[in-house]
Amino acid sequence: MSEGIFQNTTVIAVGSGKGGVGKSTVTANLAVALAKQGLKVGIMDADIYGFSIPRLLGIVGVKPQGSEEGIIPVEAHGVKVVSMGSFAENEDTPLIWRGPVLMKVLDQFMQDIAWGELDYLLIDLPPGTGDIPLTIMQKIPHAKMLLVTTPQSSASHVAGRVGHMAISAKLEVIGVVENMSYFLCGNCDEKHYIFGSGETKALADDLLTEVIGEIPLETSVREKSDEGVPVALEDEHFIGRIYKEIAGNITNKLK
Ligand SMILES: Nc1ncnc2c1ncn2[C@@H]1O[C@H](COP(=O)(O)OP(=O)(O)OP(=O)(O)O)[C@@H](O)[C@H]1O
Repeated sequence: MSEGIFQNTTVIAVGSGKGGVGKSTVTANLAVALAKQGLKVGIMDADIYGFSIPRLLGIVGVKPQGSEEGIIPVEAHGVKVVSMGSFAENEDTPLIWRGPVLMKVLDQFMQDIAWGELDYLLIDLPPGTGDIPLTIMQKIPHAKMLLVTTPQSSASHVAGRVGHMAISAKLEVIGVVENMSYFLCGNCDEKHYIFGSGETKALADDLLTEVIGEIPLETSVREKSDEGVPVALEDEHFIGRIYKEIAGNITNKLK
């Protein structure tokens, strides 16, 4: 493992219990928001079977180049990215690999990449408590854990298992981001908590951490993601401001 880079880098593993709660969207937007603060930021997309970071950052089909120092990450919106998606033949071809091959790929992501100097490395974990999150927690014990959940108890309870797994591995859980928190109605300007409320706070309390941000359910988040242009790039967009605040909360907390 290239020890140097991990020693001088704040590593944040972004995890969730269930798929589809917006973990990759939060990872991509948070990385962009941190890079906008002038920080050197990388994303390791460890969701090896279910990678989506290349699409979210508009780099589908962009192949990383080799160098004497190792593979050079693809750069997107000021963020260095390594994803299985950049090596796959085709975005839609499924990767049918068993555990040992998966672990080899993960090792290569940690050893053979010329990350250069990084202030923050965000790791987009696959959902749940499988082999990959466990291996990363064991191999990068100074990593911090950031959980993403939606407000439903079905999501927060499973996220709780990932949080407890991190705690068992002695990782600090720096916070919980509640995604799709509420819907802002254009007609009445009121917040509608369509998926309920209170569960994320209970989850954070249980993990002795805090709710570090609440991101509404908002069409433009999905649209911008599909275009490969994260909404966090836009300071004037209200979601961009929320991500700026979350990035600020995190950097303050980890000073
Ligand atoms: N706040 C939001 N408002 C509207 N749509 C959102 C929001 N957050 C995420 N989405 C959309 O929800 C879908 C799932 O998001 P995403 O792929 O980030 O989830 P995930 O938790 O990483 O899933 P998986 O782990 O299964 O890959 C995407 O289409 C994304 O654009």
